[in-house]
Amino acid sequence: MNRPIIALDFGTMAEVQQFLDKFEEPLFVKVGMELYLQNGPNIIREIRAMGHDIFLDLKLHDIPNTVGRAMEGLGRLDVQMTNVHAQGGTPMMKRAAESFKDHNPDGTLIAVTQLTSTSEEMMQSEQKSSLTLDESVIHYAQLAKDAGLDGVVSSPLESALIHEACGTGFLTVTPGIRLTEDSTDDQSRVVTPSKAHHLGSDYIVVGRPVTQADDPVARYAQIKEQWESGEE
Ligand SMILES: O=C(O)c1cc(=O)[nH]c(=O)n1[C@@H]1O[C@H](COP(=O)(O)O)[C@@H](O)[C@H]1O
Repeated sequence: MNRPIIALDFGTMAEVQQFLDKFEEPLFVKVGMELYLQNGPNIIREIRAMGHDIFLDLKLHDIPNTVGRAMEGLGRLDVQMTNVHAQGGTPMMKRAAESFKDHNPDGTLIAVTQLTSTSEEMMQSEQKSSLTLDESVIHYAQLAKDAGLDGVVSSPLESALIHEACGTGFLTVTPGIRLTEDSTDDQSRVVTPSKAHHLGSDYIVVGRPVTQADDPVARYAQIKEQWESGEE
């Protein structure tokens, strides 16, 4: 079972250091826009030097040439996983995959399908899509697979459908994890760690439930246990 990925949504290295110092084991952490854009690539080197694996989550979405060139830079960083937006299109994803894998052949490149903050109602009214949310996620997952990517980001609610459409080897990396499904924040498609296990997610991504807990180490252990066992 893959370790839960912890989203280090902090603004400074001091906060990251204070958080990571609490843990005795090497973690799989996610560095997103908040941390990377305020601290630059050095943050990656510092976290790698502490022994942690990194998902660099910058969700690139631009014309193919721009994303391809940016991915060359990200490919040179020592990260284990990174991502683009599938909505950037097939030529963009193909260029991203070529550029990233040229420099980091063992790295994992995934594409965001529909953000977990997007509800079906919002997708249909704002994106003017006539598809259901499941259909849209599967559509983008198939495009990402055909473009040569390793997997997608979605809610665990779509993991089984993605595996059915794209094969079990195609990775489902799933945020929107909460200890209870009645949580009311900016996430729309929310699932518990044990339900994500049963829905067949390959990875879960968890931020605030761990980073804002009174005891982050105990909360991480609780989430890891529920994720691995499938029990509440
Ligand atoms: O690509 C992502 O990681 C991502 C995609 C998505 O659809 N939804 C989503 O929440 N994320 C990220 O996953 C993390 C979830 O954090 P929490 O909502 O605090 O658990 C955040 O860092 C988001 O940027």
